[in-house]
Amino acid sequence: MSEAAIHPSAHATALLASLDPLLRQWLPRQRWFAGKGRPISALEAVAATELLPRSAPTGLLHLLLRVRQPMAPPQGSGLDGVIAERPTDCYQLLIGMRRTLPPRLAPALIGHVTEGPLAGQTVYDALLDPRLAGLLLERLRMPGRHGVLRFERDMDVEIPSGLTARPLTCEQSNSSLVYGDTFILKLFRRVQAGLNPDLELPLELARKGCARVPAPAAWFLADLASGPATPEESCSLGVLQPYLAGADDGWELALRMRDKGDAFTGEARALGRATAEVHAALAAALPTVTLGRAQVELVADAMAERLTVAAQSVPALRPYAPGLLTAFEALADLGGAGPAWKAQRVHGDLHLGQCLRSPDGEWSLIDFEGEPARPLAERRLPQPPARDVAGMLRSFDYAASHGTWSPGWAEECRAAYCSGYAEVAGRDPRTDPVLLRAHETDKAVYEVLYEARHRPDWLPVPLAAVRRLAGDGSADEAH
Ligand SMILES: Nc1ncnc2c1ncn2[C@@H]1O[C@H](COP(=O)(O)OP(=O)(O)O)[C@@H](O)[C@H]1O
Ligand SMILES: O=P(O)(O)O[C@H]1O[C@H](CO)[C@@H](O[C@H]2O[C@H](CO)[C@@H](O)[C@H](O)[C@H]2O)[C@H](O)[C@H]1O
Repeated sequence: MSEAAIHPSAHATALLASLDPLLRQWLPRQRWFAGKGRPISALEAVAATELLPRSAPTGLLHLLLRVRQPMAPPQGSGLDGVIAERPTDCYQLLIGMRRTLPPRLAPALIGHVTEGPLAGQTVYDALLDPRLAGLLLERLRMPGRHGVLRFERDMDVEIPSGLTARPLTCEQSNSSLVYGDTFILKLFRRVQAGLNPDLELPLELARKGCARVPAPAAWFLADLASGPATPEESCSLGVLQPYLAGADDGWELALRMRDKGDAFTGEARALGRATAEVHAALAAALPTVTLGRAQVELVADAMAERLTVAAQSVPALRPYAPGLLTAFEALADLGGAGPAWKAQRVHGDLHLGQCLRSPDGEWSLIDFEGEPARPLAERRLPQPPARDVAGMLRSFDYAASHGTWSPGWAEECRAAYCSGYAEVAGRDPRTDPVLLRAHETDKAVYEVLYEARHRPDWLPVPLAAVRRLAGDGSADEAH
């Protein structure tokens, strides 16, 4: 979010000052807070919108706030004792306000405000209050503006009023509310200026008639520039989509079938077909580019750079870095144009958990946000479709690593997935092994970093793949 263009009102600044000490305690405890483990040096208001006034018995405050956190310099950088500041993150918060909190809302408590304009209010996480979650749905049903917030919807989709809201309790990077098993509203937590691909791509796919992705029914954004906002200056905040009730998550389903000894190859093939259908629709909806030698080299350089950064953070990766680098060098050496070098918009973080199988057996893809840690502009660049294919291949490897390591299971699923993909795309991803290996390597490196940060117990899974991809034959025994 460009800081220069944003001038928070005095009102927003005063409201945040009132909440500041409470939010400093509460934010680091939230699953979606990216800056865990580092102190907060400052909270700054970006915008504050009272969707329900605090004078009402129950108020609802929409808050966008910037979090400043110091960052220790990398070990061995020679900068010991120098405290740099990590790039600031901007978060979306929905805060309920009441004089007293009923016991049923106790788990939502943020705290009691003692000073400033909100003094005397008890503030809490509004998403856990069905009344306030319901109000948000009402707001989405009515297009229009409210302060900096802009609500939009597809008027051809009926959104009934009064649907009962419940928060989704699964592990997720954002926060979602399910309304009456009919719609799901995803509220982006860490927000950046520009169109979020998780809104942009489902809208484009719906425009192309692609039924593999739930079509946005309503969405809302913040216009933070002082003048008329261009799409690049607006900030996507949330998207309401049909809820696929009773759908199976691909990860859970794969593990279940594997544990029962049932083949997953039929599903893997269907997933390959679904991925290729989505790729075809994205290529038809949005610009594609043919990558020349220089651009392929840039792609390979970026992969090598990500490897360097990951190896700095995760020492266990370092011995394999030279072997992994050969995958990126081979990519750069290939250069040249050909069908494999078409770049287009892709999912960006495709894995089994992003695939839902409806009770009728059809697969849908969700969560087009891309890898959350990357800048939005980078996530919206055209990329080789091999990126998504590699993501799914890695996911079969993850599922095969769960419990007893079954390399044969992963191999069968990988082959079935690629065959399914080829049935629709007309080209088997395995026809381009250098491209695929580079993307699988890049993904495995990302996963090493992801697991080291979020789930250290899972680190051996991508590390085993790293050993294999780096050409260390002992990898399979290491599982
Ligand atoms: N349209 C949908 N229908 C049913 N369940 C959904 C739908 N969209 C998301 N979900 C569920 O919500 C979970 C979180 O959604 P996701 O978009 O992956 O959020 P996040 O990016 O915050 O991790 C998914 O794993 C899935 O179980
Ligand atoms: O679903 P998110 O957008 O939050 O994606 C992140 O978390 C995923 C884990 O939940 C992570 O996926 C990795 O673990 C999966 C098994 O849990 C596995 O199927 C994937 O292949 C593996 O990459 C994803 O990388 C991360 O961005």
